Amino acid sequence: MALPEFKKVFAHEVPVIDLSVLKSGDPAVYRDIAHRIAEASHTMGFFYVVNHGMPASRIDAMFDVARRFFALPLEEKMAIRLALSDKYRGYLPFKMMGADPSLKGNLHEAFQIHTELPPDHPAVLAGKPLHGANQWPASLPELKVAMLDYFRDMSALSQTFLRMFAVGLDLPPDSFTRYFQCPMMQLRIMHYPPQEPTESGDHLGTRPHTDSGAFTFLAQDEVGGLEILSPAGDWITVPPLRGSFVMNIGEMMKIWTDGMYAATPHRVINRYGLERYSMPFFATPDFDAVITPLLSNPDREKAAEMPRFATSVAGDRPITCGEILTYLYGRIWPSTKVQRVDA
Ligand SMILES: O=C(O)CCC(=O)C(=O)O
Ligand SMILES: [Fe+2]
Repeated sequence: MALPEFKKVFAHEVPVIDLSVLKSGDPAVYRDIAHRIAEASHTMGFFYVVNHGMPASRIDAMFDVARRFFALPLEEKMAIRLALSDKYRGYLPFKMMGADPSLKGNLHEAFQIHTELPPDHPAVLAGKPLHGANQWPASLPELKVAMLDYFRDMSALSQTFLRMFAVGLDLPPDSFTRYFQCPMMQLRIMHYPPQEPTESGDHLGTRPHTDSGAFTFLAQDEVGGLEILSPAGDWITVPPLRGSFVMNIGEMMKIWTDGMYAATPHRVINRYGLERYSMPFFATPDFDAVITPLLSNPDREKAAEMPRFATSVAGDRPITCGEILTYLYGRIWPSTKVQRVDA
């Protein structure tokens, strides 16, 4: 019995996009960066971004408050658990399952928020699924302040990237931003205890999956544990690079680009003997956005060869973001209706 095989790589084997050059304001430089992002999104579906404008000290401060949250007594975390919310917001305990019995429980605990909407927001008044307020821990008010600030700034950075993703495909710059008017953005903080090499590998920190939204910005601490399925078919590490975001393409961007951008499978195995913390921000469009190809990929068959996971979306008919999310969230996460802990 052993954990699954993997291949250790150096940080530079995953493309690094440095945004500091955008300060010049030169349109040619902007187009060049957009095309490099497009290239990385096409070949790997994963890349690091550095000098993105979010100071490393702010990311460190987020990890600090995240550690304090996970160190709270279990009863306090359970008082705001996902199973009390019909909007998939709150605390997710270890190995907690949704409705899909074929999945294995993950060896992480998490806390997650979506866009915070007041009770008098039109979408909330209309009873629109997944729209509303977040749950917050009573004894750690700093968490709410820090996460909402970070959420706002990451939403702004997402707009910058939406435009670059469009320009990189030679599409009009607002081709994606128009789907992000009241978007279903999500921010999670996650905690992964270390795993022994002799474990069976039945349960992993995060089981193999693809992300469902448009794209993800991941901040990871210095421990490591993220692994991605390389184009050559190896599970390779994505080592921590302080102050960077690891960015990856999700299912919705894959559909928009007709598979031109790769929604690359990834997983987390904390093989490193220390507690690991990470913080993904999922840039996800409006609930009613129809997700359908905006261009035609000449290499569509190749894109279809990637292995499929519970999170894969067929993309063979027009489907809304809300349909994708409600179907997926119901299978992977507990709700007021379904609560189950894996053995
Ligand atoms: O914790 C990580 O590094 C990645 C988490 C992840 O892939 C996810 O939540 O979708
Ligand atoms: Fe992911």
